[in-house]
Amino acid sequence: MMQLELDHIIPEPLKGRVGQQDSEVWNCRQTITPGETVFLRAPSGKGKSTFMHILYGLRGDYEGKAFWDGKEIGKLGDSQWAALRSRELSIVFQDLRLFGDLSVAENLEIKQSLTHTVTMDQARAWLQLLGLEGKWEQKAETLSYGERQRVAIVRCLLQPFQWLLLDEPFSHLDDENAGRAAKLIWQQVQVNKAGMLVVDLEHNDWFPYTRKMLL
Ligand SMILES: Nc1ncnc2c1ncn2[C@@H]1O[C@H](COP(=O)(O)OP(=O)(O)OP(=O)(O)O)[C@@H](O)[C@H]1O
Repeated sequence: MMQLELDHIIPEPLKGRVGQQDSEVWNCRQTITPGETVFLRAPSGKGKSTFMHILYGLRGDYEGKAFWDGKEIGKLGDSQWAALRSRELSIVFQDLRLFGDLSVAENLEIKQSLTHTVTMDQARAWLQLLGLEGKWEQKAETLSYGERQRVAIVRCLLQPFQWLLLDEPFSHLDDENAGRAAKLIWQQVQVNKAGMLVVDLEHNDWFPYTRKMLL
């Protein structure tokens, strides 16, 4: 099971600013154990997305060290990242990163075809559960942001994972839709016996968090 360890990481852009704040992430030692459900409150500009991108291996401009499962994140190679991202780590980016010129179905198929963890029928049923029946063939770029957010949520569930990384996942959803999405996500977190790291601007209680931290 994958443990996350942080050893005094400070992103380059935040250098100088870290230290004046009481962060429980930056420039700290932290161990986040498998299966934890961690909420990270991060006021705008404190490096919420930067943190998610570091954990997902998209940026290496930081001091200190972080480890997935004892392996230093900054030293993992492309094939190790590919394996991690297809089996261990799944993510909803703040900017979602759907393929705008592809349909909803195609966006989901790309993920589904990598691991065949769930069937496309299942993916479609989840999309319907989140109120997007009728959007299957529509190009992602023509959806509202809240609709795209729900597509990105379904997409993150179409692979196995030990950790789910969610960056403001419900920012454009009303409470009813956020509630439905949270229920679906939580079910699949339990199916996968996974942990979650949820970052958001303000506290929320969408999930039964085991720990709340400040970025
Ligand atoms: N590549 C970069 N070059 C320079 N500055 C950067 C870079 N990436 C991030 N920053 C700065 O680091 C800070 C944190 O950025 P980040 O995108 O992580 O913010 P955030 O906490 O996710 O904020 P928001 O909630 O507003 O999206 C910001 O001040 C941003 O301008």
